[in-house]
Amino acid sequence: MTAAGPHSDHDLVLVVDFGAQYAQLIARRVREARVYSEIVPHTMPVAEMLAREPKAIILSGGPSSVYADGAPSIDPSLFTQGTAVFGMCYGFQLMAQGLGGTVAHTGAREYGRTPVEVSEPGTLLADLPAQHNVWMSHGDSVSQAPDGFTVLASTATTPVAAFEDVDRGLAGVQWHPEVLHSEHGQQVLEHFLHDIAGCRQTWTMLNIVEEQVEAIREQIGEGRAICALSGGVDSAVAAAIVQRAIGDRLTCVYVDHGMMRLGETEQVRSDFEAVFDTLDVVDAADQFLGALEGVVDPEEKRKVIGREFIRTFEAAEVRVFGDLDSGAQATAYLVQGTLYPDVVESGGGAGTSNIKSHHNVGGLPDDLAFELVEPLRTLFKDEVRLVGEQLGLPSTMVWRQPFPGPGLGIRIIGEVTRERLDILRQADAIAREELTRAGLDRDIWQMPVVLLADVRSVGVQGDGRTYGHPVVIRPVTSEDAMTADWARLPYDVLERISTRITNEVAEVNRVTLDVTSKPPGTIEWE
Ligand SMILES: Nc1ncnc2c1ncn2[C@@H]1O[C@H](COP(=O)(O)OP(=O)(O)OP(=O)(O)O)[C@@H](O)[C@H]1O
Ligand SMILES: O=c1[nH]c(=O)c2[nH+]cn([C@@H]3O[C@H](COP(=O)(O)O)[C@@H](O)[C@H]3O)c2[nH]1
Ligand SMILES: NC(=O)CC[C@H](N)C(=O)O
Ligand SMILES: [Mg+2]
Repeated sequence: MTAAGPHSDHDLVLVVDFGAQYAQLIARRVREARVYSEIVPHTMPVAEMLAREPKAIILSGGPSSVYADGAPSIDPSLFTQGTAVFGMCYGFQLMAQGLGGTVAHTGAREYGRTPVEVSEPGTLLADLPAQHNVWMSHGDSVSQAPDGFTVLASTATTPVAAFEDVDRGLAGVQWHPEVLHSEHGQQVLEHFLHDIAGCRQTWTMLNIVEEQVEAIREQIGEGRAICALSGGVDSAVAAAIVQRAIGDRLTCVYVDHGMMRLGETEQVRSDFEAVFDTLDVVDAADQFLGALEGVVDPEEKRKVIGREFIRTFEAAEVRVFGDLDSGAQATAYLVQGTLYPDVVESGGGAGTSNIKSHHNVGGLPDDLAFELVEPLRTLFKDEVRLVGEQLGLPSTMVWRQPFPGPGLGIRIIGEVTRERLDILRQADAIAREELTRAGLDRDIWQMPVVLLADVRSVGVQGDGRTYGHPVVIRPVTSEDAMTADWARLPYDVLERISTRITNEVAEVNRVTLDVTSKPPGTIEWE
């Protein structure tokens, strides 16, 4: 890898993750400031960080106390290497401590919306109102700023809430400028990136397409590739980029694994044949459902599905291009629409734990015979949608709600069977139809319907007793699926969904609503 990794023409900002809830959000906000960013774990040695020649480094928040035994730390030499550093919350406290200031548990805890008073705007807080509200979440405070720093702001209980030493390129804030609840948060971040660190604003979606087309031409050369095309926006955009790079040497393969939604395969076929030259539709329901027999553990389901996907692509590769051993081509290339959050959540990102194995990352088999082509691997979904618009893809494709690769399989709690899939497919179709009818498709990020297949409850319908299954509907709003909130759907829409599902799907006698945000819940139940 070159200095700046996959995007070497751009200034790089490293976000050092100290166990923050919001490290991904920080990385996104940096990119919104048109500067490329990546997340790295706090365990990465400073020398290794600097070897990547970052233009700036951001230290995230984190749950520990900087003065506690064994608390995650950072070698203070980082602050004297000439690389600009910005600390947020825990990162702010680390910077203070590392440079000779003091951090203490003052008893002054601040959580949530907090008014700050800007006493001296300096460069970091230039043009901000003297009083505004920010989002705080801390129990420790910087009681004394290190020598050479100017204190810029305070709150009622925190005398040192922001500081900077512009000559050394160092700055920090006690609050969380990355969350939307912090007024002017993006402006603060941009003052640091553009005015203190001097990062160039080159990260635009137009660049990405051109760079990726170049990189893919280099990777695949004169070879051929297949693209795992799901009907979702990620793989559609990935396919469109690769098609630009290698033209008709790309074949798209859509797998119907028997866990797709009602009418989905027909719809994908008709939508995509209009845009992509070749679409190979594979009916692999028997294969997948056979492999899933008796499997109830969510991670095992994901691993089985990931493995069967790859087996299906291997078979498709042979069918499309001939046996690789015949010498037609040395390497088999598989294009996937993998995004940065898939990588991060599968534990492939920096310093993050494995929450669930996305079938296309953590769920891949060890004996993978393909070389992967993943042009979107460093992007967030909103960036992918911009790229899709840039490429001129139809807006129905670009704005389609996400649907997970393992499909309805991870929305049946319990074993996946054909009967259960049929029940869930009907309930899901009704819920989606009503959401569309209410004109809410663009307001809702996605709305899984989950079948609690091993649970039964007593009901009454037509004066008779029923003993059926509950379904859960889980409408959420989100910016990038890394965090989400439960969507406040209007009661009349919920009522229509509930009435229709219990009337029209015989096996379901109860509809429940999931009102959990992420965290602590994830969007999918498995
Ligand atoms: N049924 C399928 N057939 C072929 N490839 C698939 C299928 N489902 C998923 N994939 C592959 O796995 C990748 C990850 O799936 P994922 O659902 O995250 O992305 P997507 O379907 O392209 O977009 P979205 O997240 O909006 O649904 C896809 O980009 C695609 O390459
Ligand atoms: O392609 C995918 N393969 C998977 O294995 C997978 N698991 C979850 N998802 C989707 O990812 C987003 C975040 O989901 P969670 O909050 O459940 O982790 C949501 O948009 C989920 O629908 C997946 N997509
Ligand atoms: N959100 C944070 O980074 C908190 C930092 C530290 N744990 C505190 O309580 O002050
Ligand atoms: Mg999908």
